[in-house]
Amino acid sequence: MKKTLFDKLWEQHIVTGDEGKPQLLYIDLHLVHEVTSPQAFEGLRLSNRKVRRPDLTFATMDHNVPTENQLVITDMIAKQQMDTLRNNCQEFNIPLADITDEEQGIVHVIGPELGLTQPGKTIVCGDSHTSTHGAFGALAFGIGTSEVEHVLATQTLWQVKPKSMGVCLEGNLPKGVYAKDIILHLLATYGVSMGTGHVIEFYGETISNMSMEERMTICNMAIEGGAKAGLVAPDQKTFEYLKDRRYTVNSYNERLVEWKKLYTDKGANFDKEIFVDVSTLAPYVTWGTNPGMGVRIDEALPTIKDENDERAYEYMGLQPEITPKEIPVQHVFIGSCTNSRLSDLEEAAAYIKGKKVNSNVRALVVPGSKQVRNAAMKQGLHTIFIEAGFEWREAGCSMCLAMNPDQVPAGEHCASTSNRNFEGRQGKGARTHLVSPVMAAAAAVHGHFIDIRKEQTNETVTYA
Ligand SMILES: CC(C)[C@H](C(=O)O)[C@@H](O)C(=O)O
Ligand code: SF4
Repeated sequence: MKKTLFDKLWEQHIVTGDEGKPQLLYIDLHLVHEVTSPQAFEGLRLSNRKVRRPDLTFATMDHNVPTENQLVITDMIAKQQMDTLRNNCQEFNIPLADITDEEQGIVHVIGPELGLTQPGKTIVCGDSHTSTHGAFGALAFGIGTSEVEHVLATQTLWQVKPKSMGVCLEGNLPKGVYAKDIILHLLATYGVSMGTGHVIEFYGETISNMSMEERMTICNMAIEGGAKAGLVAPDQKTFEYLKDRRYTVNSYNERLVEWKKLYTDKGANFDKEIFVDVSTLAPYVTWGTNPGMGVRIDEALPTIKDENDERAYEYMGLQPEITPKEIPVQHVFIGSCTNSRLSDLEEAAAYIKGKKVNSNVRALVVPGSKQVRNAAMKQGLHTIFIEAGFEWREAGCSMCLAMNPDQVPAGEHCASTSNRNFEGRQGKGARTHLVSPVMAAAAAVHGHFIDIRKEQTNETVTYA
């Protein structure tokens, strides 16, 4: 029988159970962060249990880490969550990327970076954007805190097999249009429920041509389309990326043989399929309060169709029919597990070089991990950002969500490279607009959105 990549991943991990009913899956990697793990560890203690496979578990601190100076923690709840994670990791013998460690960063950035994320693995984390790791051909999805406890105790998880969906992307991305715009386009066109109950495999010429970073951006936001997980079949780029990473270096050759078997068979069927030609896409900007409320930069904001639209317009302080260029921007956030990798910072820096942040704008660049930060500084990217007027921060989730000091004040607009624009996401009353890193950088310079396709960017950039 012809099988999809998802079928193969699923079958390889069934411990017990029949199709159509909950099946027990073996979990190959459990990532842990400070926000969704405290009660899970507490549960273990109460039932006198150990962590079954500390060696398949890895923890980091990211959500409430302050990014101005990671060591100055003024929020007592944040401090308590971080201390608790540190103590739990010690007690249960779990490796931890602590704030003083070189490995620290956003969980979905460090997993791939360290080579923990690998094709063929089942990966879970108490975090919805675990879908990011699917870019490597891993079956990766977010779980709730009670499931975190179950995985800690047993290294397994009960799941009913979701359906499969294929998203075929063909064509070359036009200049100024990025992976972020593809996923914002999909959400704007097919809605935030397009993938509900499905695991989405992204494939096609466009995906093959993409870097691992771009694939991660797309899989990261598969969850915003309601999908259980996002997937890309591993290929030569995946294998190259994983070569010489800390957790692959000793077993690379043996694993490679297995990784090469991970693809959707020719003729295998998806339960649902979408085809998109990306060559006609434009940069996207979200105007509303879910990631599907987005428009092309050259399009006007839509008319009000229902109460949701009405409420979104009211919250965002915007009116239908205006263009995204008319939206004033007071904050810019380049960061988050969607777009805080080295290539994201390189692209934004190439645009920013020699320009200045608008006097009405406060702009932050927050690398996704210490490794990204160090690599960027080696290239002198921090100098480009700082000279332009950006704040150059330390690694963490930062302004992606209001769980740390980096917040957007009520009523103000933020051009953000993150993945969610829900009410209050970046602070009470904050107004979030999701965009690509270069669109965010351009908004920082102009104080409003512009069509970056029409502006000359530095073609040949030499970093300081
Ligand atoms: C805090 C955490 C549980 C949450 C998630 O699950 O995604 C956060 O990372 C987010 O992006 O909203
Ligand atoms: S960067 Fe944002 S989306 Fe990603 S894990 Fe952190 S809070 Fe969640």
